Amino acid sequence: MTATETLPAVPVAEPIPADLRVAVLGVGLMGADHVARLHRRISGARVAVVSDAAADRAGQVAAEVPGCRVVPDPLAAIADPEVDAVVLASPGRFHEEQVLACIERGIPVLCEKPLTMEAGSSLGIVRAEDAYTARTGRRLVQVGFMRRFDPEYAQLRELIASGAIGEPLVVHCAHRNPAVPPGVTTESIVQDSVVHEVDVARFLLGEEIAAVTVLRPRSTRHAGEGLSDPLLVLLETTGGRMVDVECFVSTGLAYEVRTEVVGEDGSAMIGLGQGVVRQSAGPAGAVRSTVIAPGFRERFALAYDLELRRWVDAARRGTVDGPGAWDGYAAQAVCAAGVEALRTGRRTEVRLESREATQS
Ligand SMILES: NC(=O)c1ccc[n+]([C@@H]2O[C@H](COP(=O)([O-])OP(=O)(O)OC[C@H]3O[C@@H](n4cnc5c(N)ncnc54)[C@H](O)[C@@H]3O)[C@@H](O)[C@H]2O)c1
Ligand SMILES: O[C@H]1[C@H](O)[C@@H](O)[C@H](O)[C@@H](O)[C@H]1O
Repeated sequence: MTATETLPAVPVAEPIPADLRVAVLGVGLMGADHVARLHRRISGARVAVVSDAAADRAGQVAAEVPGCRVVPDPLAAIADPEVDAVVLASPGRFHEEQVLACIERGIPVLCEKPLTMEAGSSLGIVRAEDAYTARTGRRLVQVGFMRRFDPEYAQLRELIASGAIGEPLVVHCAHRNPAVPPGVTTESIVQDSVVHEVDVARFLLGEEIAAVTVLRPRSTRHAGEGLSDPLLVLLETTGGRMVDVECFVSTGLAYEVRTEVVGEDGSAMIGLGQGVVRQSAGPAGAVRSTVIAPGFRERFALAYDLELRRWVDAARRGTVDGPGAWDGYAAQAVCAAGVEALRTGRRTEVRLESREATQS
């Protein structure tokens, strides 16, 4: 089992559709952005259907895209014969049923994170997709871990792989949001926000996470009632490397996502708006200031574009070219341990099935 599985290219069994007809389910903040991207910036696909629990919202978004229909029932949208592929940006609690319906119909799905709300249901998706793959040779599920498509993260991974900073030992992460919507809980900070660092750690280091510890520093006065914010999360990998994450979701400032990898022979950092910054001796006392993005839509705009473009291209070839169901499951298993660690205050081991066992 590897943390970043390379999915096999599979032969194209059916003709490639001239334009992939996409249904976008859930057209709130992320879904509406995905519709706009597919409509304006991504070739080879068109938004044929949108579906949302809020009918007026679906109507407004569909009105922006010529030829786009509203299908109010999300499962009917997935079953629609004029839909070739699905983007899921509905709330996480609906992902399990909707992803399983896509697998059942044998159509590609890009599912926003989290894959599902619990590790067990994510594992169910891994198994359902494996069964489909055993019959057809095709993969269907991609999970919206868009940071993997961000040029800075991609370069950082290449730098590590090149050996330029030696064996990576420790990773320091900061994940700061200016604010979060009402209803966010301390557990959901782990499941909804820290989940990105969990995937980044697996992506950069190529190892699974073995154990999680969560500490609660003094909370900001801006935190909502009962919310522990910030959190400090320590992830230990199977190879003995450690990743610390400061996750602070109500800073009141801007969107800051930084990752620094410390290796045996040097260190490198991203998230400063300057590409990959390697440590070097510079002029003493030099102070450089950078502008930080107001939110994730701005910081990761290019990553979302590349994510969708690669998904469309791969779906038209009958394959998946990005984080898959296993990555979604592995991240959920770590978050489940994180939520337990939060509750008990103790270091908690991650319970992860072996990849080989799930395939047998
Ligand atoms: N990758 C990222 O950086 C990123 C950023 C934000 C959100 N997300 C993820 O995207 C998803 C959506 O988040 P959002 O911020 O856009 O939320 P949102 O609340 O803005 O939008 C969700 C939409 O789904 C609709 N909806 C409710 N029930 C539905 C159902 N059963 N089927 C279809 N639609 C339904 C709601 O009416 C709403 O319009 C979540 O999974 C979230 O974690 C990812
Ligand atoms: O749902 C959002 C989204 O995933 C963002 O990328 C992340 O920065 C936020 O913390 C989270 O709440």
